[in-house]
Amino acid sequence: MKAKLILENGIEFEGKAFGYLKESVGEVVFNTGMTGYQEVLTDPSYYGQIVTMTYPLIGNYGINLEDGESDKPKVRGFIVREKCDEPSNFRCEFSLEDYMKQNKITGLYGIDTRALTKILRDNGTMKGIIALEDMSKEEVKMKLDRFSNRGAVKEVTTDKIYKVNGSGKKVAIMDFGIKKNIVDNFSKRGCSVTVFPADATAEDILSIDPDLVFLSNGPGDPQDVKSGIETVKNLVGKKPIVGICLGHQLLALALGGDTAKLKFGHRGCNHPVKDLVHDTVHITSQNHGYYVSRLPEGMEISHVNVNDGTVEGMRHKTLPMFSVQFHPEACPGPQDSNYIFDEFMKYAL
Ligand SMILES: NC(=O)CC[C@H](N)C(=O)O
Repeated sequence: MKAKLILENGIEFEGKAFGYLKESVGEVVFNTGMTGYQEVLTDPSYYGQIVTMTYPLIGNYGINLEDGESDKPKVRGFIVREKCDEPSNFRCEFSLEDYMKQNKITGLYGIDTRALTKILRDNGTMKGIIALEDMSKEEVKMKLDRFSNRGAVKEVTTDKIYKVNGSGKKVAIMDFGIKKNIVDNFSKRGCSVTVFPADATAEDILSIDPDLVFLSNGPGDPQDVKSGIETVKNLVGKKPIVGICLGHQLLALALGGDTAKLKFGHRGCNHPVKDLVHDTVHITSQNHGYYVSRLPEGMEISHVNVNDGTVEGMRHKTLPMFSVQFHPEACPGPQDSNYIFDEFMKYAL
């Protein structure tokens, strides 16, 4: 079935629909990973986004039952150059297309994803529609104007508190759209983990007397997550706080720093980051559209992006607080930066 992607700036790409056949509106972003499409589809930080993969053939090893980063795919749409209908892998349970159909994810294939990526890179991230039928310019504008990703965190956070028992340090996680592998990394280190919904208050969190508070990744603009920022403010100085990605941005905002939007974001598995504390460089997995544009007072830069010089990590000079913008759980991606979880554990009481 014919379908097209219509971008906010009027450019159109005609290809074919796959997966679930329904019109879809979202923010169009590109990911440069060669593998890891299952983790991309299920990463809650992509909620509200139509993801286009720069690697030209996607789906080769299918989808399995273990590698999802959450219970189901969270992307708004998925665009590939070529989809593989005959996946081959001993862990494969479904083809990419069947999985997308079952989970109602709209796909578009057969377009020049490199040309699309160049447009996003030159003009910046923009909204778009995967359309299954022709529509007027006015209709496109109306649909794009109506789209907003404001309440994204509410859509992906847990609705109730849950625990993953362990015999070690007590970690309170604020779930803004957490990836399963982050919880697993704390569990692997023996932690007793309690996961709280995004709107938990500081009192809720302090009631379990945690040794460490962790602020998770999540979708959307950090400045929209008002209650999260408020809770973090009320935890500062009371408990050690660490965070990843959205969690890092929220920590910066809670302490009086600022965030801004990157032109086209960092999404992929090969982003070089320099650790200024250990004087090492790591290849990291990343997925973010915003960054910390002004460091809060008292914080110093611990990590920096080698490609564009943006802040990739910060730590407080006197208080136990440390956070990173990249993804040390590395799913998908290289495991160079997994040591960050050991660094986090050093902050636990
Ligand atoms: N992975 C994340 O936590 C992303 C954080 C935020 N939504 C951003 O795009 O910058």
